[in-house]
Amino acid sequence: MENGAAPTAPAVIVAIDGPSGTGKSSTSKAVAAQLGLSYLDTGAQYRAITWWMVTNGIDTDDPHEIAAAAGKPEIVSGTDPAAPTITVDGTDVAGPIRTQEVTAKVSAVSAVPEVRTRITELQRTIAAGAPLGIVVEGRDIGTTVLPDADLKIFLTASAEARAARRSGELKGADVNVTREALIKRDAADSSRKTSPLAKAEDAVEVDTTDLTLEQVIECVVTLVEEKRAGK
Ligand SMILES: Nc1ncnc2c1ncn2[C@@H]1O[C@H](COP(=O)(O)OP(=O)(O)O)[C@@H](O)[C@H]1O
Ligand SMILES: Nc1ccn([C@@H]2O[C@H](COP(=O)(O)OP(=O)(O)O)[C@@H](O)[C@H]2O)c(=O)n1
Repeated sequence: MENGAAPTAPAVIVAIDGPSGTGKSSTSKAVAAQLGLSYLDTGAQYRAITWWMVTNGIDTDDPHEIAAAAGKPEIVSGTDPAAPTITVDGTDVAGPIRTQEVTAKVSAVSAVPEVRTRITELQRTIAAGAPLGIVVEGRDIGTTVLPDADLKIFLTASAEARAARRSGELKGADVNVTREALIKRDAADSSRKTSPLAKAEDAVEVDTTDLTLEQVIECVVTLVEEKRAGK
């Protein structure tokens, strides 16, 4: 190095996909924080556009109406893993995007090709602009959004474990109702035509059913470090 500065590692792109409750958000945030990378929650972006549709009286059972409105909201994601943010037209929607109503409607909205094209473009721009690299979590990151990612992880867990984790978060929620809602959403996300929830051929699958969150984080950090070391 001419000026004696330490060489910087090239930006690393990590894609983490999987169904609901497998630990994508918790793992991705922690891995990004530990490795000094940016973090992007793509589910929050689909929830944000769904929130906008609901708030603006768009019929979420009508794909044509959704498609016609898909370009209207401006969605901005903050990518600091210690404090991720999401705004729509300047309004902080971190809370409202987690309501049961948005959760029930997000699969229908995110299945519309015009919605996916718009959000995918946004995701690629954010990933390309992350100075040291980024951990991006979702459903189609390894298959469609960032097919050239340096590392692809596909998280799984039993429906029982996932429902127990989710109902632990939603205070007072019946675990059986949560389990059924989760299975229904997975089925819709996996069966849609455009960019369904799927494991990329070259993704490493990690079953988190019997692992603690700390074990999953350690596993992914090790895989990133091995990639960086060229192993
Ligand atoms: N391996 C694990 N063991 C136990 N609980 C976990 C594990 N991974 C995540 N959790 C918990 O499960 C819940 C859902 O995790 P989250 O990261 O939001 O999943 P996803 O983003 O895949 O929907 C959170 O409360 C989280 O703390
Ligand atoms: N890359 C992505 C991420 C999320 N989504 C959609 O957005 C929804 C919400 O994603 P999420 O990650 O917030 O869901 P949770 O697993 O956190 O409940 C999913 O059920 C999908 O319908 C998608 O289609 N593609």
